[in-house]
Amino acid sequence: MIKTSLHLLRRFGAFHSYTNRHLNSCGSLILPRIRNKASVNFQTVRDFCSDWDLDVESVLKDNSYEEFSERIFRLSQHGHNVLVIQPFIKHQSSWEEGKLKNTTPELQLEEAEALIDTLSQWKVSDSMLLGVPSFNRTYFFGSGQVARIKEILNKKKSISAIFVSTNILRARQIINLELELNVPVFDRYTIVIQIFRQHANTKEAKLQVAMAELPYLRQCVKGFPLGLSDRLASGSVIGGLGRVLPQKRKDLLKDREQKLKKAIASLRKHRERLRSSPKIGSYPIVAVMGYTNAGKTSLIKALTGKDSLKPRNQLFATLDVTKHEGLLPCNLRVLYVDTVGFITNIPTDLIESFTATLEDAIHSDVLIHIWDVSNPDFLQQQQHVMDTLKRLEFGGNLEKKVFVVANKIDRIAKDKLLELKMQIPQNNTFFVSTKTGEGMGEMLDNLQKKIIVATGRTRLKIRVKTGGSEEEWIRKELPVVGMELENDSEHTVFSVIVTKAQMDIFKHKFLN
Ligand SMILES: Nc1nc2c(ncn2[C@@H]2O[C@H](COP(=O)(O)OP(=O)(O)OP(=O)(O)O)[C@@H](O)[C@H]2O)c(=O)[nH]1
Ligand SMILES: [Mg+2]
Repeated sequence: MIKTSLHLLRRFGAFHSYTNRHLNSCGSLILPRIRNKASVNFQTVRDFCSDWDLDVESVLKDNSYEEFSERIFRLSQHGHNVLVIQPFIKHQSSWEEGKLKNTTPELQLEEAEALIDTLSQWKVSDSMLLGVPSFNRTYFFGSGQVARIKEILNKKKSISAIFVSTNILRARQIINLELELNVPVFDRYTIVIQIFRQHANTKEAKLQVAMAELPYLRQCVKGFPLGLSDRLASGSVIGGLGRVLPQKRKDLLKDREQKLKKAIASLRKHRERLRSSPKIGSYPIVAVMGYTNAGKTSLIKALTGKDSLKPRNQLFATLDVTKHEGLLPCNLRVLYVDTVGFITNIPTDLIESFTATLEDAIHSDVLIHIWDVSNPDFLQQQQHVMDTLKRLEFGGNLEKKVFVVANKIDRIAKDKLLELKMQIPQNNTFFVSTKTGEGMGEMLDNLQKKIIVATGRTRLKIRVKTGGSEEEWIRKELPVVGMELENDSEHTVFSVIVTKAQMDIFKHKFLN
């Protein structure tokens, strides 16, 4: 047997050069299904849920904090009828030249409405674009615009809140607007926090959302104008800040931050341990990241067939970073990591609070960046995602790791799709619909190639004695792409995908 294996090694020369040549010359890696699949013994790893045993509820439970934060975030169990305002600077070239170059105020307004629609029991009652020459430090809007808003509120008495779709308003601006308009005023930060609170189900998510709240509260405490302190304490401003004194509020936030940081450090350690466990460490890891609602969960569901994954037409439906096992056409098992989505115009602290769980994605072998090409704003969205990923310590490796999936092609006209395909280089972008399945086969072929190369795996053929211990080992340890019984049935040639470490074990066990 040693002789046959050596013969094989000689015949194919260095494993890597054979494999690379083969992969390059091969249009598709999807080979006919192996004959004897049932007997291939895969390592089965089903449960990737963490058994992190920290009592997060007791870390989070703090009545004074709850009372204080609820006043600031104006959490409402009954929802609101909202006037959505998308502000923009009039006559300013920033929409064309600045960081928002690929979008328009109209598209931003649509997204602002989608944020409100995502909150259960909140409804968009009315919406408007509001162009201003510049943003006012005291009221955010100029007096003319405030008068216009008042007019709308007078006409539509059912409006119970205003959402100003800018990333963050100063405490002073919120207080002044609320005193003028007599309804609570929200910015993107506070709306996203409400969504996070509604969607956080697991203790990991709850903890990270709690962390995401702190920078906002801190800026409220800091920016709190002294002259208003008594009126706020007495609750004459909507919500008010309660009766907690400024120094006490600072201490409250400091204490909470310390507790949360400690818990998050424990979460990080736990995730790190899981990542390096032999159970998970042997899998290629494929992170799926992208703008919120782009189809990350849908893609993973399509690739794994996992029924428990529930894609939803909501922003930030997924807050937990979770792993899901999938099988590539070459029978290699991989873990797909579902992640929290990104969104423009929110302070970076918000998404960065999720880094403890996003580290699983940071340590991935391949990063699928999924775009929703049916969204007219997708260029701006994908740019924003790339900018955020760069900030999230993906470092210099990022461009090499990224594999782009342009999703939802079923929602765009054929000629528009052709136009897009001409505009976007297609060597690293694959157009698909996770809904209809169009383009998924070609995408998966290419994803598989990328995973094999990124994880230092190679594909090769091994000829062994039929039914011998080598065959047994191969079936147990390696993804088998195909196998052929030689005419005399004495030998079988296996096509397998291997890492260098696995090949070394094979050589050690059977060749010497
Ligand atoms: N028409 C169409 N709809 C799709 C496609 N892929 C996903 N969707 C829909 O888009 C919505 C969002 O899908 P998800 O998979 O939840 O998106 P996500 O990126 O995980 O979203 P978040 O977790 O909220 O960030 C759902 O209603 C999906 O059914 C597609 O290819 N075509
Ligand atoms: Mg999702």
